[in-house]
Amino acid sequence: MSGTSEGLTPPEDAVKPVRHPDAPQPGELLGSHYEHCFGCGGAQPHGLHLEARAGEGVSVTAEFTVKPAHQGAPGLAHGGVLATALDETLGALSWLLRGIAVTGRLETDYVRPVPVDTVLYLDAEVTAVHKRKIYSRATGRIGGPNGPVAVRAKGLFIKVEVDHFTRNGRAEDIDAAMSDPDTVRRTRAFEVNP
Ligand SMILES: CCCCCCCC/C=C\CCCCCCCC(=O)SCCNC(=O)CCNC(=O)[C@H](O)C(C)(C)COP(=O)(O)OP(=O)(O)OC[C@H]1O[C@@H](n2cnc3c(N)ncnc32)[C@H](O)[C@@H]1OP(=O)(O)O
Repeated sequence: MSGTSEGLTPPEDAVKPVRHPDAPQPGELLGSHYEHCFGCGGAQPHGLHLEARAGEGVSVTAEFTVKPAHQGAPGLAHGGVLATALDETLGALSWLLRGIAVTGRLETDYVRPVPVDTVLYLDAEVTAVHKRKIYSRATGRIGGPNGPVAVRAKGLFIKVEVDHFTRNGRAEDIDAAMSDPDTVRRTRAFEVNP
């Protein structure tokens, strides 16, 4: 069973998403936006270490290998971890639009159990944009990029300014990210138009 709850259907006057002219090329690895991100950061020992690549249009693909630390039931991925993988993949679409957005709503369908050691092959695209609202969908497959669907999600992301993070984040983490001597990393963590 699957469906779409209120808030995930674009209004009539929503527009098609536009790929930013400076978006990464199709196939380009996007890299982590923040090393401590639970979804994609390299500095999170139990994080998902999800790797996303730019696709055509406003789309991305990503891979995530389920590790023993990601279990819910014995030998199976935790549903919240799978939702994180979908959320992170949808979040990576920001690189194609080159604007910052946060998840407002995320609806997940769990279609098949996902065992530990499985590679989850994800793809996501923006389907519509209405003012600050970005409508998107993602699919996670197992056994290969064209394998059976295990999870699906619809997302509503909301565009925000960089002060969303500086006003709301824990001060010590904001300070640490701001004072990172690696300018590329610093910019990635806080860019207004990544
Ligand atoms: C994460 C670090 C990123 C660093 C940046 C580096 C660059 C990034 C590059 C690439 C990788 C990115 C990877 C990210 C990781 C995955 C994403 C996450 O997990 S993000 C964390 C979870 N999400 C939150 O913590 C949001 C918490 N919520 C809020 O802060 C607010 O509620 C917010 C900003 C979402 C909206 O608040 P308002 O006051 O600014 O705006 P209002 O007026 O309430 O909403 C605007 C429109 O959106 C609709 N809306 C808002 N929330 C909705 C909802 N839940 N359902 C339906 N509609 C909703 C409203 O009805 C309104 O629509 P109408 O303009 O009137 O048509």
